[in-house]
Amino acid sequence: MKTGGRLQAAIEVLDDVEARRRPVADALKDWGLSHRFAGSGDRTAIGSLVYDALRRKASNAWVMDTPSARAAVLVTFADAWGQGLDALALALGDPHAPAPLTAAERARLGENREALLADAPAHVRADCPEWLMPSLAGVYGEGLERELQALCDRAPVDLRVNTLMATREAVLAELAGLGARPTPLAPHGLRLPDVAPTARPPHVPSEAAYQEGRVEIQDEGSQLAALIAGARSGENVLDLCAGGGGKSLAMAADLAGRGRIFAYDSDKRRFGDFRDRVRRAGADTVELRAPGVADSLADLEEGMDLVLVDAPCTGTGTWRRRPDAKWRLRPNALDARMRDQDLVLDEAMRFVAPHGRVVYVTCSILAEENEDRVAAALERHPGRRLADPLARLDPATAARLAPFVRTWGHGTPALRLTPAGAGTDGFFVAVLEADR
Ligand SMILES: C[S@@+](CC[C@H](N)C(=O)[O-])C[C@H]1O[C@@H](n2cnc3c(N)ncnc32)[C@H](O)[C@@H]1O
Repeated sequence: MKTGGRLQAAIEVLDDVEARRRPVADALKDWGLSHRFAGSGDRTAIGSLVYDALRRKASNAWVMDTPSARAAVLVTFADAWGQGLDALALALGDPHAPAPLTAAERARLGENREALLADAPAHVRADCPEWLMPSLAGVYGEGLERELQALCDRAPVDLRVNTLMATREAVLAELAGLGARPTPLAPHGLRLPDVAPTARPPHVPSEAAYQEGRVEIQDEGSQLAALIAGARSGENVLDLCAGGGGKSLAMAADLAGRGRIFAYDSDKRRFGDFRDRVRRAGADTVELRAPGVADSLADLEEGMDLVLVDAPCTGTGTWRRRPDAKWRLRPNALDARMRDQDLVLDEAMRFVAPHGRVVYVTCSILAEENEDRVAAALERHPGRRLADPLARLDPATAARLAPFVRTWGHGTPALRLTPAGAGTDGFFVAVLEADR
């Protein structure tokens, strides 16, 4: 396909996402099925255009003076992708391209984006749903716009080296061809370099290091959350919201073959290919427990050294990867997640041993899902208090993370990671230990 055809396809996918309020991934998949002639390069380019257009949906609409999918795609190509007005006008002459530029479009695209946005409301400049602004301002204050801008950027590809099988140095050498570098914060992480907007990112699952279990794809923030949980050899661990098992696998590396990780999820479809990944990673300590007719966790009551609650949440910290979710989020969904979070925290208390710890994690940046849920849990469970989230880390990692520990209320500490501050997805981690 020529560039013009890709631009037209991106407009069609965005229109579909908007009209049917469906996830981008589904709309892209459908488009691919009905356009089998499109190659993988076409699909990547169309997907990138769609995601990048959505990242800055509100400011794009302001700049172009219309919320249309066409306007969003044109400004993304000319401006965010740095291709310019002339290249855009040329591409619009391709076969199957959208209609040529109107005079009004030309005028808007010719203006300075920053100047056009100078009078825009804060939520438009920050590309954030308006209803979330007061809550986020309470968390980030003066730094709010910077935080939200960083959530509009593309996320890097991060890998976690599986220390059951390899060292970071060995995998670094193995993946030198991809330009992998150590992640700045997580001790077992690697980060692939950013690619140009028009380029295809490397396909990690084709690498032997991935197929043979030496690396997993995992955001650095997620790696750090699992590390803070501090699983140690010989411990019994319940990963109560295990989903696809990203954190179970990371904790299995920390157990180094001794102990047990019981990985549970109330929706067993969320396991996906978890069993294959356990096998590939040589993570023999991981045991999947699916919900069944009987209580499949009954034998674990009060026996866990660690219960990890990687709670269901709005995912506001992952907007870099799922910009469509940002615009779909509604207040009733936030309320429902808060109820889920209270429930799952109470559930965790059933399994933790009297001396054990519950580690609460979300990939949300909202206080309602983080500090507020932990404060409410501490009220319901007075035998628990918050512990230093860095206590179980090696001193070098703890020192790197110290700037991200925030205290609130009566000096109670928790870790908050964000793209602007830490270069990771947004994560919140709190450790609830027994109040001795
Ligand atoms: C944030 S995701 C987990 C991601 C996963 N831990 C990882 O690292 O890849 C949250 C998961 O919690 C599950 N969940 C929701 N409510 C639950 C409950 N009451 N008990 C157990 N799991 C629950 C959801 O099905 C979802 O898979």
